[in-house]
Amino acid sequence: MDAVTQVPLPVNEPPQGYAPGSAERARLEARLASIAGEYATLPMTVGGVQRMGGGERIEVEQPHHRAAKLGVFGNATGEDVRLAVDAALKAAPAWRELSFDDRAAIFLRAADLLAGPWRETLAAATMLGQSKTAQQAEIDAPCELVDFWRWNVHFARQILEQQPVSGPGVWNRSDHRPLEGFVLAITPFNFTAIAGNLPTAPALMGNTVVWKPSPTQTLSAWYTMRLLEAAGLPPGVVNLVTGDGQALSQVALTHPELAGIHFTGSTRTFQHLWQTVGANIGGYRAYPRLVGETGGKDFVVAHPSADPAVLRTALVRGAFEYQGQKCSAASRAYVPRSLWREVKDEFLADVRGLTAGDVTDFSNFMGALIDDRAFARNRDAIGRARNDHSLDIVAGGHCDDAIGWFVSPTVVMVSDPRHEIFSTELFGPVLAVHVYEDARWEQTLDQLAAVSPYALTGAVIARDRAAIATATRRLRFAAGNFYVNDKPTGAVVGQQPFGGGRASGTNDKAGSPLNLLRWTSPRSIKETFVAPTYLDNPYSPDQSS
Ligand SMILES: NC(=O)c1ccc[n+]([C@@H]2O[C@H](COP(=O)([O-])OP(=O)(O)OC[C@H]3O[C@@H](n4cnc5c(N)ncnc54)[C@H](O)[C@@H]3O)[C@@H](O)[C@H]2O)c1
Ligand SMILES: N[C@@H](CCC=O)C(=O)O
Repeated sequence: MDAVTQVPLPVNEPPQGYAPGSAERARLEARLASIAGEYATLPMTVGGVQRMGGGERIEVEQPHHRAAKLGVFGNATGEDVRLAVDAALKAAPAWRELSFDDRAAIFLRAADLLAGPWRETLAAATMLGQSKTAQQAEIDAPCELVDFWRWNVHFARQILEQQPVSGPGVWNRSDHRPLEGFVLAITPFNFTAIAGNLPTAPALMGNTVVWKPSPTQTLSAWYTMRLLEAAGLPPGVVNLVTGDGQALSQVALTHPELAGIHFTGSTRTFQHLWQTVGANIGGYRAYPRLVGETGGKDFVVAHPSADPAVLRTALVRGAFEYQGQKCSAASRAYVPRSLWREVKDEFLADVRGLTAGDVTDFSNFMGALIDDRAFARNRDAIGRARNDHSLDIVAGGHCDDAIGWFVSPTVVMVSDPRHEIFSTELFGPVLAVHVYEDARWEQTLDQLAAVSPYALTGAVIARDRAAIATATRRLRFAAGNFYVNDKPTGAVVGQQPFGGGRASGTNDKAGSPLNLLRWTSPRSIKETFVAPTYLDNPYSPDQSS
């Protein structure tokens, strides 16, 4: 079809409330029961064919109920990865020949399926496999993933419409080609939406993909793959490889056809990927595009003029929703002495009142940490804090792995703002608080910007407009997502494009045109209607040199 079409205008998917007695809660509870009662076999998907990874068998557990197993997958071997790369390369010519509208329709259909009949399936898998409460699963998958799919189509269309001007007698065009080769998407455990977006954003732009989700997100990744197939994604466009990534690193990272890496996860893993690509840089057909959104040490800084209730809410929700396992979660706070006196008791009472437990009990505010590694990292940090006489644990500090990987919401008072707790990412429910003298507002801003290598999210809480302006200016490079009088979490696709700088990533803003541009390699086409036929004419004003 030659028509120049308009894509549907995206609207953010509204979250459901799951109030007691609501129809949506009944539907979700039914799906939770059925998924918890199954023991799923979770194969890879290579060229549209499901096959178990050939290596060690790994069980998926419910983090809040370790004894409850949800299914099993196989760690991918080198041979498994080779087959996945071959399948992606084989599918590439037909996929890039398909029109943009045909590709876009598949992802728009996936979005509508997820907003509709698949909603409870992905939400329940995310709750059980990643220990999210119903509210936290709801804003992840369905809502954020639906948003990624709808908004990416809208932004991609805008990119295709960006065309150069043409002088007299000439027609200039931009051909937004996909990259040559395959894109490797390596995704984190904490957001089903991020895991679903990373392979599909390059695919929308015409690329084929090898996708390796986190082992602890395998259940919801497997359902995402089934949903994409139900939406009509052709075999081989996205190839799901299960496991820990060791074989992937050995085979796919050094493959000559590696066209790009779309990564979200820890800074350390991204640096390993980048180093491997750097060491092999002469071995690729083209320079691989490296896009990585990584760790954070996200802050909340309050001015003496701050509204105490706004500060308390930003701290409690920003630090402890999803057990502090959002890359955007507040893990350090700076509060002026005058305000701390006012908010301290109520804030600590709020924190001590937060409930953690099985996420199928809808009254719980939190679930468990994702796995033994996350539990050990946070337990050890709390242990170090307990033995450090310069630190004072004033709430929480309890760790219990008997049933699940539970760490209670913890607040640590720290007098020295240079302490390593202000620069090390723990990725758990541990908030370090520094109380500063009111007169040191500007020094506090400068110090907090310098102490951490990260620059992902941050928030200022203030009523004084000049203070807001000062913080916005002085913290310009301290966060890629900056919030005024709000928590530093909860960016919405299309509204607050997400990503950070410094050690927090390449800041290509997932779910935005900037990100989609990384998956294209534009070709400029110039067509001259009446071409010159002379070799040299000194009086002809020919612009082309
Ligand atoms: N900036 C963002 O947008 C953002 C969003 C979500 C999470 N994060 C970050 O992600 C981290 C938490 O996620 P995680 O624990 O899943 O991160 P991680 O780095 O441990 O794992 C991320 C992915 O990399 C894979 N991986 C690990 N080692 C590998 C290797 N050697 N070769 C190939 N693949 C390998 C993992 O299996 C997983 O799929 C935190 O640091 C958090 O801040 C950042
Ligand atoms: N959209 C989420 C992304 C968090 C990443 O882990 C937020 O802004 O909280």
